Amino acid sequence: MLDVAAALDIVLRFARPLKPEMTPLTPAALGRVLAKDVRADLDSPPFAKSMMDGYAVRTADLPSGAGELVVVEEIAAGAVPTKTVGAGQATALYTGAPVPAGADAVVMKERTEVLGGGRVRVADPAITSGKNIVPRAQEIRAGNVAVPSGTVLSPMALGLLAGVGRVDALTIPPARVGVLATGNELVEAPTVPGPGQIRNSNGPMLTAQASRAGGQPRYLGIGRDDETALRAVIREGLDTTDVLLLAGGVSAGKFDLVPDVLRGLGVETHFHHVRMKPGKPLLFGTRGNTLVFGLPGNPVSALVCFELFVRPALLALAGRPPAPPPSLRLPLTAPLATTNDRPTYHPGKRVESPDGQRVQPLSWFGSADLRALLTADALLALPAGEVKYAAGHVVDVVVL
Ligand SMILES: Nc1nc2c(c(=O)[nH]1)N[C@H]1C(S)=C(S)[C@@H](COP(=O)(O)OP(=O)(O)OC[C@H]3O[C@@H](n4cnc5c(N)ncnc54)[C@H](O)[C@@H]3O)O[C@H]1N2
Ligand code: MOO
Repeated sequence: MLDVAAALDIVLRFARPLKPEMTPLTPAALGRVLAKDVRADLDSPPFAKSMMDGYAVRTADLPSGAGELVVVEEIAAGAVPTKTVGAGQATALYTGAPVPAGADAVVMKERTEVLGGGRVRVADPAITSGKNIVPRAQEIRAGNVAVPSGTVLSPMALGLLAGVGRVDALTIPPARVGVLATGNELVEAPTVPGPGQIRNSNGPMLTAQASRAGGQPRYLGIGRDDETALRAVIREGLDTTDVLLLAGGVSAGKFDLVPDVLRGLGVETHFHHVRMKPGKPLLFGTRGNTLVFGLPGNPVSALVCFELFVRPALLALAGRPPAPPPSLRLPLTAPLATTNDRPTYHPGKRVESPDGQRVQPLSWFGSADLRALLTADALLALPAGEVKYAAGHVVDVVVL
């Protein structure tokens, strides 16, 4: 049976970035990956500009930073200087205003005193050529790459893109994720379950996980354990999504129809079963560019398989570098003793302590016990066999 790392390698081999599309650069674009370099259309700043309210001066006129100058002009931000600053002269100007020709420094207002007759006294021993001036093109030169392909759109990136004149850009769209719960025993939340029935947790949970991982979820309802009905709804999912998530019906039972129905619809299975707990029956296949995950029906198994395999796949489809889920090595807050026949992902909660972050193992009854994960934000990766760790023992932790 495959181990988790080998299985994830296979998934990531098939998770290629989706086709880029032109995207308006609104907050809705946050988190998308830019698919093509964006170059600056102009120098930024487009002119040498003052960083202070004060006076543009020639440092040659101010030995030891002191001297009296004649003010020849006043320039507000948005205005353009018309006069060159000559020997013994200064221009009054404001933050953001273009620095006039001839001047090589700006003295801030607080280091000056206005005299009568259009004169100003300057006293700034620290003045040096270039002081308080942003040179033209200091931030970026016209034609150079302002925001490279592969950048994850952040508020900073959106600001910079606007600064180079862009209102749209080529980005990779979020994956369309179909979610289909399967099982004759399932009823939706508003229904009181009859004998032998249970409510469908996986549908809402997986659509929410898909959304949180940057996907665009579409809930396809509950597929019943009937080949014809299941085939129709799975076919629809395959035709309309980039990633199809099925939950339930993938293990060894007579009514676990998913693997055969998928095969019948032309899905190539790349693996079925992974050496892990929970989540052993996980199935992964593809049809064309669509990735198909047959997740085990137990809610914690479905949740863990999503975090370990589907989330990395969604991120890779969205143009992020292929990578396993984020992990940390953290000391335990309390002793932990279990015995597992497979490598096990045990729910935990990260807590701050005076010595840094630690992880608290949560009390948990197994793959059907979703309640135990209500406060979980970590999965402790435990090896197969007997585990007997003292408090403080450092464990690998997958961040949820
Ligand atoms: N003979 C074997 N039996 C089982 C094996 C095995 O290897 N040999 N594997 C076990 C493991 S491990 C798991 S996990 C489960 C997974 O089974 P399926 O993926 O086929 O899932 P179901 O049988 O349909 O459901 C399992 C369990 O989860 C409940 N469930 C299903 N869907 C939902 C939902 N949407 N919301 C809430 N709960 C759901 C379902 O009622 C079952 O109790 O198989 C073991 N068996
Ligand atoms: O692997 Mo199953 O997912 O133990 O519960």
